[in-house]
Amino acid sequence: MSIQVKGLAKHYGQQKAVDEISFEAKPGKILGFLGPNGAGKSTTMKMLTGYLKPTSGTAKLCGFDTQMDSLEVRRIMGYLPENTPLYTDMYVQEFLLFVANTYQLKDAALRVKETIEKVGLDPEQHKKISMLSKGYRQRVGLAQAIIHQPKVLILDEPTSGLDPNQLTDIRELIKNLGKDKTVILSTHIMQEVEALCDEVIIINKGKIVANATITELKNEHQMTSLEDIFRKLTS
Ligand SMILES: Nc1ncnc2c1ncn2[C@@H]1O[C@H](COP(=O)(O)OP(=O)(O)OP(=O)(O)O)[C@@H](O)[C@H]1O
Repeated sequence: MSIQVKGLAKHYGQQKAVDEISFEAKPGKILGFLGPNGAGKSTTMKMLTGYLKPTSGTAKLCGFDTQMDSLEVRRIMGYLPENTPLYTDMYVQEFLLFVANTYQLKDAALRVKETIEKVGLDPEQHKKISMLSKGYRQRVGLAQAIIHQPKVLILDEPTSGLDPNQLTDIRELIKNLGKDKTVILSTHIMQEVEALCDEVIIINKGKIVANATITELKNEHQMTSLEDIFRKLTS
């Protein structure tokens, strides 16, 4: 298993933002992480990356504990946060070279070039990040998440705000990345889940209310629409 989560919880004062969740994810699969606003998706993802300390429980990526082995975790994991914080005063190439160097990658310049091609940033690569459209900024965010060829990819709403053309391109890219990595992605778009995800976790008020393949969910609830299942489980 490349993601192993056991009894993971995060409390903010009295509020249980994430309430003792456990799940696993396998390599070569894309896991959809769904839930209504405020359900605890981003909080869980931040704990998976090691950026946020859990109140209790553990999360391991490829056997490395996100709190105890944070350096190893950062090396094997790529993360696209919800509102990708980017150094907007930097140029695209300059920023990606900076990221490549922080990972001490051999052939950093070559990795930058290959990653720019992979995420389709070629036409915008000479621009400053502040000049880019939302979709292209999102591509820079994805580029920084994959430049070090991580085994585990954590994507928080990777396609939010993209136009239909960009959406198709980025989904295709994520699908390809999912072939040899473990990808966990959060989204509110059920179509996206159907198009991309092998398995789905639905979280509501900090607790997991479903963890299954899409087919299993549809069979179990005798419903063909994932939206209907989502509403049934979360309202
Ligand atoms: N730093 C914080 N301090 C206090 N409460 C917080 C903090 N961060 C998150 N929360 C609360 O924890 C709960 C879960 O938030 P989280 O951002 O994980 O939800 P989400 O499922 O990602 O939502 P969305 O779909 O709207 O992005 C929310 O009620 C939120 O207000």
